Amino acid sequence: MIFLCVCDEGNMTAAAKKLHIAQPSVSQAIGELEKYYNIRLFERLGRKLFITLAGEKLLTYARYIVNLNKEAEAAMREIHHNSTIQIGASVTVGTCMLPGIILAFNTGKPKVKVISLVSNTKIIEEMLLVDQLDIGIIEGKIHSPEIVCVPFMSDELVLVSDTSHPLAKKGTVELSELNNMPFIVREEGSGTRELFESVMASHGINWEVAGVYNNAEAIKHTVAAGLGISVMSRLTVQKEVNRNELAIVEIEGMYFKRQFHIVYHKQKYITPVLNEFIQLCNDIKFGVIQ
Ligand SMILES: O=S([O-])[O-]
Repeated sequence: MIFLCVCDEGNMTAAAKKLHIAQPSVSQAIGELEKYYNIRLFERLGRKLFITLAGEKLLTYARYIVNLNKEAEAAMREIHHNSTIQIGASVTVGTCMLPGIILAFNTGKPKVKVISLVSNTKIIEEMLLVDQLDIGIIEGKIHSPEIVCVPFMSDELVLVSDTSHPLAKKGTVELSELNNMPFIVREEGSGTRELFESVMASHGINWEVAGVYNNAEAIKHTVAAGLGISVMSRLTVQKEVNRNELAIVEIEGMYFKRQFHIVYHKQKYITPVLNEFIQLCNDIKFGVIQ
């Protein structure tokens, strides 16, 4: 900058004035540059400065570097308003909440591109660890200490059956009635599956696998067809229950409570856009946005 300013102003005193520094500091800086390149950049004839051929050459590079720097600054500033955010959600969150969250987030941000992915908790965790996702909202447990988990909303799983199932007719069942029942379950790696298995095991209930599906829609159709029962998020089945296509069966003394979490790598750089997304999730959590 000092070299450029001396070239533009034509002398060191004017450059010092423009840069608000002392004139000896300007001559020292130019002297150091000449020492560094081991060549004269200016001839000092009388009280006048004349740029040398070497000085001209350096000036070309200096202007190029300064312009490149300005371009880089502008491009980096633009990124904050014109960026891509990659969001992963586990199946319940992805099915029931993510579309609304993305819609709310997109409002007023035409230059921010959101790419979303719905999969099970384990896969979301793996993708966060290798930076294939910026952030996730998940329903299962995170196992890596590298991932930060911020509580989001709470949820519960409920037992569902088809409406003419003997359990549905009873409305409430005892734990022992579930023994050896055929269940349609989510795949390994799913938070829903993990919670289901651990609660069933903690009550000593055996169950049989009637089907393993990686999405809630397929499970609901299979249960409605009477091919098994399942334990799923209340959020996922509420519509079908209201339409009398599925029944929720209460289980005495057994609860499947859980918490959704916002998750990201602990070393992830939280860009302003990412921060806005986290803020939006907080607003949803605290009911500021319904
Ligand atoms: O999609 S889940 O249940 O992690």
